[in-house]
Order: sequence, then structure tokens, then C-alpha cells
Amino acid sequence: MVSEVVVNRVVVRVPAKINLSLAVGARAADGYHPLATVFEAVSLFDEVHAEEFDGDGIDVLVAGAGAESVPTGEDNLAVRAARLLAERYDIELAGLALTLRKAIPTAGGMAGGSADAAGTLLACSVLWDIDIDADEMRDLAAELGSDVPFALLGGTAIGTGRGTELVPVLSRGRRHWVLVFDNDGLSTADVYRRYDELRPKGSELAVPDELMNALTAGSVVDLAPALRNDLAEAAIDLRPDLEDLLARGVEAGALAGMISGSGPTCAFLCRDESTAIDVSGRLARDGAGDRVRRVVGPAHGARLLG
Ligand SMILES: C[C@@](CO)(OP(=O)(O)O)[C@H](O)COP(=O)(O)OP(=O)(O)OC[C@H]1O[C@@H](n2ccc(N)nc2=O)[C@H](O)[C@@H]1O
Ligand SMILES: Nc1ncnc2c1ncn2[C@@H]1O[C@H](COP(=O)(O)OP(=O)(O)O)[C@@H](O)[C@H]1O
Repeated sequence: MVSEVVVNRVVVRVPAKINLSLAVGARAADGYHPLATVFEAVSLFDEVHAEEFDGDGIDVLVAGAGAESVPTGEDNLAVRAARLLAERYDIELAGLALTLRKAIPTAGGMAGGSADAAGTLLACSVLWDIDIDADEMRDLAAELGSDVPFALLGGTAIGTGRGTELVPVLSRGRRHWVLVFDNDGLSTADVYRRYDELRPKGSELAVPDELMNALTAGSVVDLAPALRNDLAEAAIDLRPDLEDLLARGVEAGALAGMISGSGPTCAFLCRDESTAIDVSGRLARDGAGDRVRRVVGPAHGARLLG
């Protein structure tokens, strides 16, 4: 009989994000686009459970929403995060079991894979008792993906560079969002590629003043017209039905609807909680069914549970 004794276990909760504003410049020589974005973490969380066992290698179990579309081998972002951390801190990687409890859609434009990478960095640094500071953790996160540093930080933040240079934004109040997931994900790389075809020169890299003012004032009414997503045109070009969904959310009572990041998730900003309940009910009845979620922003970044 093989004995696999659990010697330690850490659980981390990590948020999804939306981009309140996403300005995209022209593709640079490294293949990435310079961004000026405002990230907002929302109350939709993946959980990463990390355990050591007497054994070998990394075991991955994925549970929850869309689990079947998440790879469980070396290309899983959580596995890549664990291996990167172990390599940089000379940890001898014996048995590591990672369980990912997913609520964030995969390839949904909400940084679901990035959240798991960020959660794994935090979980394994605690599990392996590594003396790592926030800057070192941020640098490892940026190696794993452009959205990973923000998943660690959470809240509301301006992102520049590839999206990895972050400055927290002080905002007032809470924002109520209704999300509508899509059953089929969109590849981020494909959406950026389509963006290049539609706008080879990119667009002006700026965060709108109106958006920053609305966040400072805590006014969702002023925020709604200031929301911006340069990738929306490319995402809608790849998924024309999204345009109709965006219009239906506004007809149902949302202040504004936008594509989340590279899509295909649509996010609807609502005046308050009761409007969000109403809008989510209407969209669910109107065909979106169990693909509708109500969330609140801003939410905290990667955090240890228990
Ligand atoms: C669009 C955004 C907006 O926050 O998020 P999602 O919608 O994917 O969640 C991000 O820029 C996605 O970040 P992330 O999903 O981490 O991308 P990465 O793994 O770093 O890169 C995947 C691919 O996207 C493209 N990419 C990504 C970031 C960037 N600033 N420019 C790019 O051109 C590159 O083609 C890259 O090969
Ligand atoms: N732990 C993970 N969770 C989700 N997707 C993952 C994970 N690891 C690797 N992937 C791969 O990354 C791709 C996109 O990841 P994801 O971060 O969910 O997209 P997006 O940034 O659009 O939200 C997926 O197609 C999936 O194959």
C-alpha cells in the first residue's frame, strides 16, 4: 500500500477582475501591447488548496465551473507558478497536490488562470515557508502572465506596461455588477491579433480623467459613460452575438454594459444592489440562465483562508 500522509495544507482565495478602462497601444517588438488600464477585482473567487504529500511531482485536481476545459498538466498556470517558485527558491519539489476550486470562467476575460497562478504563488510560499517580499512575489507573478500581479494585489489599480506595473487607485463606494458568462471561451492572443488587424496603429494610451473622477467621487452614474475597452471591437468581431447581449443588459436596466477584458464575459454596471438583482433576473429569464452572476467591486486580492 502506498502511504500518502498529508503534512501540511494551505488555502488561498483569489478574485476575478474586470477592466474598467482598457486602452491598448500598438503591438511592441516583444509581441505584447502596451496598456493603460484600470483593473477592478470583483467578488468572484477561485480557491487554491495546496498540500504536501509523501510522494512525487505535482497532482492537480480541478473542480467547479468549467473544470473540464482547464488543463491539469504542466501547462496549468498553477503548476507553472509552483515550479517557478520552487526553482527560484531552491525548493526540492516532492509531492505537491493542488486543488483548484473554480468559480471564474476559463478564457472568459476575467483572468481565471491568472488568479490560480497568483493564488498558487501565495499558497506555496506559505506552505514552503519561503521568506519572499511583495516585490519579489510581484516579479514572479509578472513572469507568469500580464494579469497575475493584479490578482495578487486586488482592489482597484491602474496597470501600465504589459499590465504588470500597478498603482492602487483610491475609490469610494462599491460597484454592483451583473456578469454574463459564455459557454465558449475566447483566446486572449486571438483577440489581440484581431485588434492588430482592425487597428494596426493601436489607440491613445490614457486612463480617462472622467473615469478617475467618478471613482474618486464614488459616482456609478458618472462612471458608466467613462467605461472603455479597446478590445471590445475585436471581441465582438469574433463573437457578433455579444453586441446584442450588451444591448439587452442596458434594456434590462443596467447603466452600461461592457466586454470584460478580451471577453467573452459581459459585465453590466448597475446603479445599486436592487437594480443588479433585477437586471440579473431579467437576463437569466431572457436566455442567459445559469450563466448570470451578481458581483461587487472592489474585492480583495489573493488572501490566505483560515
Ligand atoms: C486582455 C487582458 C486585460 O487585462 O486580460 P484578459 O482579458 O485576458 O483576462 C490582459 O491584457 C491579458 O493578460 P493575460 O491573459 O495575463 O495575458 P498573457 O498570458 O500575458 O499573454 C497572452 C497573450 O496575450 C497577448 N498580450 C497580452 C498582454 C498584453 N499587454 N499584450 C498582448 O499582446 C500576447 O499575444 C500574449 O501572448
Ligand atoms: N488554472 C487555470 N485556470 C484556467 N485556465 C487555465 C489554467 N491554467 C491554464 N489555463 C489555460 O489558460 C487559458 C486562458 O486562461 P484564463 O486566464 O482563464 O483566460 P482569461 O485571461 O481570458 O480569463 C485557458 O484556455 C486554459 O487552457
